Amino acid sequence: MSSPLVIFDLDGTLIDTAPDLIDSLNHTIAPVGLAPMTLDDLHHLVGQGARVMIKRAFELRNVPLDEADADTLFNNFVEHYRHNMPGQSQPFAGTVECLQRLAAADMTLAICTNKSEALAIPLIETLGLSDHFAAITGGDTFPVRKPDAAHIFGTIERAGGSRDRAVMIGDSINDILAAQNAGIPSIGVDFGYSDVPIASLSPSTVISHFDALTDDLVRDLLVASKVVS
Ligand SMILES: O=C(O)COP(=O)(O)O
Ligand SMILES: [Mg+2]
Repeated sequence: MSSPLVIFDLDGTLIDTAPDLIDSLNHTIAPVGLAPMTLDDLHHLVGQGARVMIKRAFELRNVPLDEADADTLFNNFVEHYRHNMPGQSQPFAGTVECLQRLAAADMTLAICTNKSEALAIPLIETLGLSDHFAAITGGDTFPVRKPDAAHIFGTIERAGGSRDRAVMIGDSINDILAAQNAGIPSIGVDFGYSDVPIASLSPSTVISHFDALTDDLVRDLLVASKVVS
């Protein structure tokens, strides 16, 4: 039997990236005259990667954006974000200890993010966290992304895990829906960037700190999901 696989979302779950996302977004939209976005705004913009984040920023300000301009702005965002990496981004409290604890309990770890691969992989690398993960998949790794179950299934396959021994942990509707679509248990964190209370999305459980993410909790969720299904 393969070891349990714990799949983490990135933005707003493993890493507090909000200051840098806002910084790069504002750098990107300032030249076209859009007023700066705040942390509050970000909660409505983030979740489907940078391209969608930029589009949603224009929608929020009721300003039209054509596809060609969207491409240019996306490229500008990526360049600024990559160049400033890791910026102020850092793991949430207790993250590293949690990764070490789960690994010591013979669990495999992976990241399934809607951030593009070209941003997610170097960010995890510059933060010195790459060695913890058997796989890192982004919003553009497969033809579909969260909340599509195939993003989770692809991540499980790359990490060498199995579908009936995997748990997803995340901060947003995309994570919880993706887990539900994939038929695996989910852990919602309430310290991320969701624009609705995470509990309202009906994850299997909610945690408020990584200290609560123990190997016992993962095993309990896996057992409970078999009893229910
Ligand atoms: O960058 C985004 O928009 C979402 O990224 P996440 O899936 O890691 O939360
Ligand atoms: Mg997230």
